[in-house]
Amino acid sequence: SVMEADVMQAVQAYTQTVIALAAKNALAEFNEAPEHEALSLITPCVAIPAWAEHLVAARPFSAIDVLQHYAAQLTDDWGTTELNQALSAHPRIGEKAQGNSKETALSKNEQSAVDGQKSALIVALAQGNAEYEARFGRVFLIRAKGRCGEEILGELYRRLKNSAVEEEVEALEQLRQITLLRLEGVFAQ
Ligand SMILES: NC(=O)NC1=NC(=O)NC1=O
Repeated sequence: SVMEADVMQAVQAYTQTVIALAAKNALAEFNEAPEHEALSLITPCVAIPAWAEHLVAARPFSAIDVLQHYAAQLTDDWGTTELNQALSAHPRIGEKAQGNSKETALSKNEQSAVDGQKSALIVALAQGNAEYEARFGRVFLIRAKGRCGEEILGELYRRLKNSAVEEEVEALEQLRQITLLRLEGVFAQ
C-alpha cells in the first residue's frame, strides 16, 4: 500500500543517513588519530609502507572520496619493487591463509568463494600457481573478491600466456584493486 511504500522509503533514507554518519566518524577518527594509530588502520590494506605513510601524512582529508582518490593516485608509481614488497602479505590463491593477522583475515574473507570448493578446482589452482611461479618468479596475484574459483582459474590460465612485462602490469592492477577495496572496508565499518 502507499503507507507501506512511504514507510519503506523513510527507513531507507534513515539507513543511508546512518551509514553516511558512520563513514564520517571513521574519517574523523582517521584524521585525528595519532600517526601510529592511523597507520595501523591502513597498513593491512597493502604491505607497502610508503603508501600508508604518504596517506597518513596527507591528513586531514575533507571527505572519504578525496582520501580514496589520493590513495589511488599513490598507487600510480608502483612498480616491481612494490609488487614484490606487497606479495609477502598475500597467500597463494586457494591455499588456507595462515596465522591470525589482520591481513590473513582479509585474505580469508576475500578468498571465501574459493574455500571449500570442489577439490579438483583446488588441485588445478595449486598446479596453476606452481606453473605461474616457475614462469614469473612470484606468487600469482588476483583480486579474489567477487570472483568464484572457476573465474580465478580462468584468469590464471589466461595470464600464464602473458609476457613478463604484460603480466607485471596486470599483477599491479590486481594489487591496486585489492588495496583500494580493503581501504574502502576500513571506512565502511
Ligand atoms: N595470491 C592472491 O591473489 N591473494 C589474494 N588475492 C586477494 O584478493 N586477497 C588475497 O590475499
